[in-house]
Amino acid sequence: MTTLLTKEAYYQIAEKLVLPSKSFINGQPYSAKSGKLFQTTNPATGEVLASLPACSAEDVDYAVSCAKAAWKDGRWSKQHPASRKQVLIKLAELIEANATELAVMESLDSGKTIYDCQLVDLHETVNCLRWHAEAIDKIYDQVSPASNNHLAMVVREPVGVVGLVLPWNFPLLMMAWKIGPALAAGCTLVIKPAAETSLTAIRVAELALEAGVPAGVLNIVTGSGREVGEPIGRHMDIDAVSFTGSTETGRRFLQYSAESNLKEVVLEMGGKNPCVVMDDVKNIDAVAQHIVNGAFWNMGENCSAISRLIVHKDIKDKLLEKVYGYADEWKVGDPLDPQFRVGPLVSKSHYEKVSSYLDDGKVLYGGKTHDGRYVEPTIIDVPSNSAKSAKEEIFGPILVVITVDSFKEAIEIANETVYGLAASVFTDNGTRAMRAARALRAGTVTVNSFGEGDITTPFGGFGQSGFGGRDNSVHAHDQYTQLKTIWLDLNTSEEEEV
Ligand SMILES: NC(=O)C1=CN([C@@H]2O[C@H](COP(=O)(O)OP(=O)(O)OC[C@H]3O[C@@H](n4cnc5c(N)ncnc54)[C@H](O)[C@@H]3O)[C@@H](O)[C@H]2O)C=CC1
Ligand code: BAL
Repeated sequence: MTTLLTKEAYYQIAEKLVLPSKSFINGQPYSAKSGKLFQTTNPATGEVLASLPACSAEDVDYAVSCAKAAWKDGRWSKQHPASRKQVLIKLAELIEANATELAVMESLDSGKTIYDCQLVDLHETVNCLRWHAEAIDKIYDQVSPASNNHLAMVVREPVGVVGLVLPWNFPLLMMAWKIGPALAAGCTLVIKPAAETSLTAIRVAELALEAGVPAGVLNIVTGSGREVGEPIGRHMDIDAVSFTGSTETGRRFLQYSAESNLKEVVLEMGGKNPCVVMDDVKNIDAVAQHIVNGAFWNMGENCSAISRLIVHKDIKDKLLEKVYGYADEWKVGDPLDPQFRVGPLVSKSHYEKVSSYLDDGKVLYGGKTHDGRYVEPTIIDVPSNSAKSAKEEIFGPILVVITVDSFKEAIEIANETVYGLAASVFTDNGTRAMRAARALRAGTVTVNSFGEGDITTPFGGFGQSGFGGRDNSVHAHDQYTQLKTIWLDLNTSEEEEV
């Protein structure tokens, strides 16, 4: 899984791939009741890859009724924790056994490079499911410090039927971030993959059934946000929704909840993530490498991507020279060829959006587009943090540079955003590093590196980047469970006092 093949080998696998053509409900392939279809295309070529059911509210109703039946009879939640653990481990193993095919399918459907799909997404997906599987029989409930005359237990129970609404930038991995803890908790699921990238979700649902996840527990409904996402958000029999995507759509889920059954809503949304570099850094090469990776990895289609480089004026030129050098290594091209680190953007409309920011500042590096699909890694200089490209989430390989005179100014500008997902700071001054880590308003702050932590650390945002819960770590289980207090009065029994 962690070794790359040749381009020719990936093309051979692609030719033989059997692509899903149906949704997956109650353990069966499923066509929309209306019979309608939509097409999913290969972002690298614009060619149609597959046609999938364009489901709507009536199909969501059916999926929810199956998930509810599975929830009510406890076919999953009431299994012994050790047994659910084995099933989830088996699912991780099956994904690992099919990793190369899944990586190719993901690359074809999303435009993500095979380099990333194979080495990052598939690897992390398997790791995530294994981690949550192992947690199932290691998380204990609590006994509260109530009086001697009472026994007060605080137990966690699965929340019930959960809607998972997924983005297109890490289709498989975001699915794993959510199904791992949701299945670990014992919930039953109605999953809506992004319309652009539904294929791997359907394949994983098939593998889940093979692993032993009972029919009806993990259901996939394909289609658009309006036709499938909204009915999930408004459904009276869905107890919670976990969403990853744009802030605009996240807002709608709050509205849907308020106007329906007040279901719990967890939102993981956009970012405009600052990277502060101070003039005291010594290993400029390492800093430059982190910046290039943080800004251009996954074509910048990453909610935690470095999108604002806030750099001290005394180090700016020296640092940028190094950044250009490392960016030169990120070649743009065919995503199925493992030599390329930058593929096409996910869709024509997203390409139009991203390329509209290219003339928002002075282009320092890159700036070109190719085939109406690819945007080169690009660095633009802007006069201040009020530039459009410094305020809005671009979600593409465009890094905006803002020059500052002091540490104080850098932190103030870093926090001048409605978002608060991730931030990074590079400095060789330990006190400064800790001050910055405390002062930066973001769910994840990395010091002298770029990253999102790992499966052991919670991931989520401050401000308009999200709220309601966290993905990853044991904290992710809070999204899919609710607390119950069981209070026993030991004085009212007939038993003699002892
Ligand atoms: N935080 C993140 O990881 C992501 C952020 N984005 C941001 O969002 C921008 C737009 O991308 P989109 O694909 O349009 O994101 P989106 O937020 O519209 O899509 C995310 C999910 O929500 C669903 N959805 C869309 N409209 C809906 C509605 N009205 N009701 C219910 N569900 C709905 C989509 O079908 C998809 O499954 C991107 O340019 C980027 O800035 C996009 C994807 C992921
Ligand atoms: N970087 C993983 C989370 C996201 O982009 O939505």
